[in-house]
Order: sequence, then structure tokens, then C-alpha cells
Amino acid sequence: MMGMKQFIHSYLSSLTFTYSDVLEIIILSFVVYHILIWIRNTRAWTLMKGILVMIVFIFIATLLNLDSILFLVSKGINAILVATAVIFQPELRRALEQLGEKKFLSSLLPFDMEKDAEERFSDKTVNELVKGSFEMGKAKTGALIVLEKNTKLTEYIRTGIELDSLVTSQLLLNIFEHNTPLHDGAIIVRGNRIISATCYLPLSDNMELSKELGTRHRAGVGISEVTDSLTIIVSEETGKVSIAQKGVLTRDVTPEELKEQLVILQDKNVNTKRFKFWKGKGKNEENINQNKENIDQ
Ligand SMILES: Nc1ncnc2c1ncn2[C@@H]1O[C@H](COP(=O)(O)OP(=O)(O)OP(=O)(O)O)[C@@H](O)[C@H]1O
Repeated sequence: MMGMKQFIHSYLSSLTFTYSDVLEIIILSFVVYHILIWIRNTRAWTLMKGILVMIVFIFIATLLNLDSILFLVSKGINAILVATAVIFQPELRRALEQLGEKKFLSSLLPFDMEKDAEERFSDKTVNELVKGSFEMGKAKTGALIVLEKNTKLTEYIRTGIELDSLVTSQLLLNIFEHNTPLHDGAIIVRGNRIISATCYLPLSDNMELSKELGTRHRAGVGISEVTDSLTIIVSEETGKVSIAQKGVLTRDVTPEELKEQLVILQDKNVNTKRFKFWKGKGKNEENINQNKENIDQ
């Protein structure tokens, strides 16, 4: 017991911590934390569970000296790594895009002086989107509305018909009206304007999505897996309104819940935090309070 204590004492006293060690620990903790969050929020979570099963299997094989199996595993590991990179190419691409995003960098730098533009879209657009979505729901008109965030949706915009119109509930109802030229596919909204209609979106292959959901919902989830956009999906069959964000589908939301998500997407909070420090209570803060009141009503 004494020997053990001495060993621990001499080991600890031989450890010398420098500033660079502390810095390394902080950076590595940050990186590992973000990798874990990324795994949790993507299909990589399912892969992770598969890898854990494989690790347990390899451990058992090692204990039982199953040499042939261990030989095959050691030879196949490179192929598995390459296959993983290919399978998770969209998620890896998205993760790298996020690294370069303005918002990610500014979250690391608390005193980012960069002047951001005004909110992403106006309160009027929020209200029109909510009104339009639920009116379409009532009329059982199917709709797919993608709201662009930081990742540009240019490659999906190109698949559709170019528009440049202010978002209004009447226009939404008109576009998605059955048997009209623009009703098929998705519309893409940038700021306060609808910039493209009849866009083709990537379909999600998430096995956990309910089997009763068709391609409209899969397309809505698909685009949210590979970009940071938010999709509003109105079901033609049930009239229910759903939201897809970061690959997660929230079904059958209420107007208040949709509005809450859109207010978050407006991004007023970020601006307020950044400027409040030296500008005091600004216009944005008043807008947030007004929005909260609107939601409460
Ligand atoms: N990849 C895609 N990109 C954009 N829109 C799509 C795509 N796939 C399907 N859609 C749209 O979804 C419509 C078909 O919806 P479908 O009935 O299969 O979906 P659903 O999820 O069951 O929705 P609903 O509840 O409205 O029936 C198509 O007419 C088209 O407008």
C-alpha cells in the first residue's frame, strides 16, 4: 500500500504542466466535444453504435485468440475507413462547411467586431410564412418551403425556375395550388424573397423516418441533412405542418411552434448580443421582445 502511494506521489511530482499542455487540453476537449455533438446529430450516431459492436467483437476475438478473424479485421480496416469516408461524404462535407461558417468562427471569438447585416428576414415574412403554411394545411395543399441560412443553396436553386418575389401567404397558396406550373417540388426562400420554385432536393435515406411519410417529407429532411437550412413541409394528405432542421423532422407543429422556430432563424439574438455590449438596449432587442409578445398572444 505504501509502495503504491509512493509510486503515485513520485509519478505526480514528475509531471510538469506547461502552458502549452493546458492549451492542448483545452483545444482537444473542444474538438472532441464538437465531434461528439456532430456524431449525435448525424447518421454517424448509427455508425458509432456499429463500431462499438465491432470493437466488442474484436475484443472477444482477441481474448479467445481467434487469429483468422483478427487477421481478416487487420486487413480489412483500411477498406472500412475508405468506405466510411465515402458513405458519410455529405456529413463530412457539411462539417467542413460549418467550420468555415461565419457564425462558427464568431462563436469562438466573443469580441467579434464584424458588423452583421440586419435580421435574416423581417417579422412580416415570419407572419406570412406561418399564415401561408397553415392556410395551405387547412386546404390540404402540399408544400415544401426551404429557408436558406448561412449555406448557400445555389446548386438546388439551379434545379428550379427562377423567381424574385416577396414572401406573402397569397403567393405561397398560389405557387402550391394543385395543377399549376410551379406547384411541384420545393421553393427556396432567401431573406424576404422567394428566389426559386420547383426545385429538386436530395432525398434523405434516414431509416428512422416513419414509413408513412413519402418523398415530400424525405426531401425536406434530406436538404436539412446536407445544409443548415430549415424546411417547412405541409402534408397534402393530412394538412399537418412539419419542420425539418439538421436532419431532424418535427411533425405536426402548431403555428406558435413554427413561429418560434422562424424567430430563432431570424437571428436577431446574435446581433443583439454583439452590439448590446457597447450600444445598450438597441432596436433588435425591442424587436425580440415584440416577437416574444406576438408568440405569447
Ligand atoms: N426530391 C424532391 N424534391 C422536391 N420535391 C419533391 C421531391 N420528391 C417529391 N417532391 C414533392 O413531393 C410530392 C410528392 O409527395 P408524396 O405524396 O410522395 O410525399 P409525402 O411525404 O407523402 O407528402 P404528403 O403528406 O403531402 O402526401 C411531389 O409531387 C413533389 O412536389
